[in-house]
Amino acid sequence: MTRIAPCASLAEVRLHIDRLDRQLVALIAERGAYVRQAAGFKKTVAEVPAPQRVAEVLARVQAVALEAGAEPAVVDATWRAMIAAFIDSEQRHQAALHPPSPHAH
Ligand SMILES: O=C(O)C(=O)C[C@]1(C(=O)O)C=C[C@@H](O)C=C1
Repeated sequence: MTRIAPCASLAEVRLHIDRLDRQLVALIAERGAYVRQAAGFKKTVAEVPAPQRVAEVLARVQAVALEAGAEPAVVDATWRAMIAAFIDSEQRHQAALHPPSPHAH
């Protein structure tokens, strides 16, 4: 685990939190770019949610949380919320890439 700096004030704690949030947002941007590529491999909006894959990701991040000393409940809640938002974003992206045909009735 990363060595944690003991802080002398709440302001110092918050500087570390702000620094880590910048890194986390950069990682979310990178993850999002790959999620958008996933949309290109799916033919319909209905194909976007992949519950089996979501279950695998949630199980894997629980194992990583244990290794890293992260609180499992925090990691689980964060990943569930993040993947729900990515599914929403991927569905919008998929619909823009492959608009349903006007003749498909
Ligand atoms: O793995 C995929 O198929 C993805 O589109 C990525 C991702 C994810 O954010 O991890 C998003 C949507 C699916 O429900 C499964 C997983």
